[in-house]
Amino acid sequence: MSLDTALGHKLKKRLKLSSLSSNPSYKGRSRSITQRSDDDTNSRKTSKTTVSYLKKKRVYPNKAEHNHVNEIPRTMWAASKRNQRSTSSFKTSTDAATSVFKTKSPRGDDATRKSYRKRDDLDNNADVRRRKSSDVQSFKARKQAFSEKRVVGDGSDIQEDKPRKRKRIRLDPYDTSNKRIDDDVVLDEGLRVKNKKDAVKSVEMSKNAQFRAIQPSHSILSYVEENLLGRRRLIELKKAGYNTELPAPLDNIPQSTSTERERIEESVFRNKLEFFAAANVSSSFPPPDVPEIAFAGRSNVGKSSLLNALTRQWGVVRTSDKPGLTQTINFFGLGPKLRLVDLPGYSFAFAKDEVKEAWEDLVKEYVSTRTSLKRVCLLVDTKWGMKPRDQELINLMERSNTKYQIVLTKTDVVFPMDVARRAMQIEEKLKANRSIVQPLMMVSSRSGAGIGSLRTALAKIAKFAKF
Ligand SMILES: Nc1nc2c(ncn2[C@@H]2O[C@H](COP(=O)(O)OP(=O)(O)OP(=O)(O)O)[C@@H](O)[C@H]2O)c(=O)[nH]1
Ligand SMILES: [Mg+2]
Repeated sequence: MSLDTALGHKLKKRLKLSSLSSNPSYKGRSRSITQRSDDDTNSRKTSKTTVSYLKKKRVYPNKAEHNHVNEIPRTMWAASKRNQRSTSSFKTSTDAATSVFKTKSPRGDDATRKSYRKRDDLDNNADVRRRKSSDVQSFKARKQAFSEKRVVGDGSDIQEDKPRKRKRIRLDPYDTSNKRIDDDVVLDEGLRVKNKKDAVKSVEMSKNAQFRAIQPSHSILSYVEENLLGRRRLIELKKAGYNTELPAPLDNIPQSTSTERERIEESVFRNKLEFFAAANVSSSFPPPDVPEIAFAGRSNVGKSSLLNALTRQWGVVRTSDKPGLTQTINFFGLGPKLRLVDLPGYSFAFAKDEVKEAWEDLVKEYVSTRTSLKRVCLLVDTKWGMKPRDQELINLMERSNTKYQIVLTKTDVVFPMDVARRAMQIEEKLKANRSIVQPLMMVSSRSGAGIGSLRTALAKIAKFAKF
């Protein structure tokens, strides 16, 4: 047999088989086989299905006990289930449509699937909207029915919709144990407190506004600018020729690299600053035989720092950012002709109230009775201005004819305009005072601004003091 004929024979065989499987008559033949096998229960030459069926029959020999489903051959039962499932999946029209879209997409690519999904989403949204509108309509209808019921309905309906009667609680105005009355009182107090707070806030606000409205005089403004007072940028100081590497650079001559105190213009301040005595009671004050300049002010205002800055001897007087470091009256000798006195600060100090009161009493006693005291430098923080305690001390000094001079400190913290405003504000406030020494001084121990001017003003005391 040639190769062609063998191949042709094989092909023919395959075609015959396929035609047999697709031929309904062939199917019928197979069915007839199974039927025959059903009928012929004793035959051993039956198909596999028939065998299993026979086995089942043996388990349940009594036909009356037989379940109806068990009588159906397994293959047929499975097929029927499959049919059921397939029909149930086409229950709704939308499902059917989607399935059609899925199976019969004209292009079958991603884009089409996406567009179909979009269409589905739109449909869903429309459904939601329809449902919502129907909900709204039903709510409106219910509302209308309810109102009609109340107006037109019979008596029973009206009774049903009547608002419940509120229980009236009689309040006894004289019974203070009544909780509701107590509540009212608390509420009123709370309101009052809130109003008070608001009022205080508005006063604070107006104070701030008042400060902003101050128009400093031309002389003060020019003094602030000439002495580079106020917050300045380093580049500005460098451009002006100051060496910003030095401590308190503005207290140096421009272009200078020297930190020597020998360069200080006032000879008295070139002397070495030496600790002389400390006193926490008036009995331990040193004898009043040398003119004294005292530095007073609130805690943390910068008294001790100013002493160091004036003498350019950093670290002789201890300073701290914690208020209340200086707790005694400290006397420092500056040559034979002058003493600088560092007073403990008042107000904001981390100390017990009774201790603070003792310091204040000591300061007051020193300021009002010390015969050798030639000047009190009352230091005021430029940012915060004068406080009631400062005013108290001023009043005391006025009463005891003690000469005092206001010194604004930490000017480097605020803008130049605010330095000028604060100076103007305090000058205006103390214009009528008799013991005050003009002019008001403005300094910064950090930048060194205004220190030279204060030195000049204080050096005159040592020069002209009569003893
Ligand atoms: N920015 C700035 N800070 C300053 C200036 N002077 C002092 N300080 C700082 O302020 C803080 C308090 O300074 P002190 O000199 O200890 O103040 P005091 O008034 O002696 O304080 P008490 O001894 O507590 O009364 C320190 O941290 C200083 O560095 C200043 O001119 N500018
Ligand atoms: Mg101090």
